[in-house]
Amino acid sequence: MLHTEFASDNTSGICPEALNSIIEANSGVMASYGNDDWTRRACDAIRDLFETDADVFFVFNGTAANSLALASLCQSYHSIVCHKLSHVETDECGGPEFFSNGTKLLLADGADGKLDLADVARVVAARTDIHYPKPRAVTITQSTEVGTVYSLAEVQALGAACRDMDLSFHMDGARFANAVAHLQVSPADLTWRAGVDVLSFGGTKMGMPVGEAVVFFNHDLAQDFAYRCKQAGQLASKMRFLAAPWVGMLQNNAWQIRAAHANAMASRLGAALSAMPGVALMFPVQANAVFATLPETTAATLKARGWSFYSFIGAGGARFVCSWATTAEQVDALVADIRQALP
Ligand SMILES: Cc1ncc(COP(=O)(O)O)c(C=O)c1O
Ligand SMILES: C[C@H](O)[C@H](N)C(=O)O
Repeated sequence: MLHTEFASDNTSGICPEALNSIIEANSGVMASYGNDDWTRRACDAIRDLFETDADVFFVFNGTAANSLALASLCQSYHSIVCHKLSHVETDECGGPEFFSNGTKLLLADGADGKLDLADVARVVAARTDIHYPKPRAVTITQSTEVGTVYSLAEVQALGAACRDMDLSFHMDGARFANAVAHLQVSPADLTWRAGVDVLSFGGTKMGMPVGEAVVFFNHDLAQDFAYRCKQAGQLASKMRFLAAPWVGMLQNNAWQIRAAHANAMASRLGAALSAMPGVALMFPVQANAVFATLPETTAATLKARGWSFYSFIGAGGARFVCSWATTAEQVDALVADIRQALP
């Protein structure tokens, strides 16, 4: 059956390395609520990956990871600066505001879905009076909602600015694996060494069935986070099955092999689309997503033929997302159908 699914990396199955670990963890009885050996191993694997003694917590999805991480940075009278296209603003149904008891998201801009340093400073300085929620944190998405990647220097500059403005720095890393695969830099350099205080480390999109890790590089901010997870219904009783895939994905560098493949499929698709008349790439293809403007009739024809892709993300256009499971043949079949559907 033709694979027509390019809506999201969330539609892929479980990659073998994650599944094999779950099967291996499924033996006998084990302590619950994270007191098992698999959770310990997964936390240690993440600490080894980031080369630092981070506090690690596992939650069920990215909205919880982002909302609870941001809530741990702010009081209800604070505000958080984010990009106007950020997931926390557009696709978390008010989760960050809810779980922080009212922290306000302040929208800033920047090209290619990336926060512009000057615009962050503008937003932070715009209001300093008592009547306005005090800026307390900045959040960026790496890789971004539009398939771009902050360079190491850009993250470092934002980290330095946060330090200078006494702001905490959060990274929505739902697709952090894809950003590392693109940049080929160390996870430590791209996070805590650049000033990131807490990372929502995406597992679901990299090939796990479910699960994200919240990685605190700033121990003070992790205080009582376990209670925040429990109260939000994010403490898994059978934690070993949330943790085991991390062991499988982080060993033998599977997380990067799989992410690099997804990125390569997106690059393959982007290269083909950029050569098509009437089709234009909206953003550089740097991770595993391609955003393109298509002739209206083309998009409708593709949907009618069963192709699945979103048109509501970011700045519009058609979003095609490749995952660890996407094959070159599937990309080429999509390209052929797009070409055939052009006016
Ligand atoms: C940039 C980004 N952040 C976070 C998430 C997490 O969302 P969810 O709650 O659907 O796992 C997603 C989508 O899955 C996303 O695309
Ligand atoms: C948009 C949706 O929430 C999901 N984060 C995705 O990228 O497919």
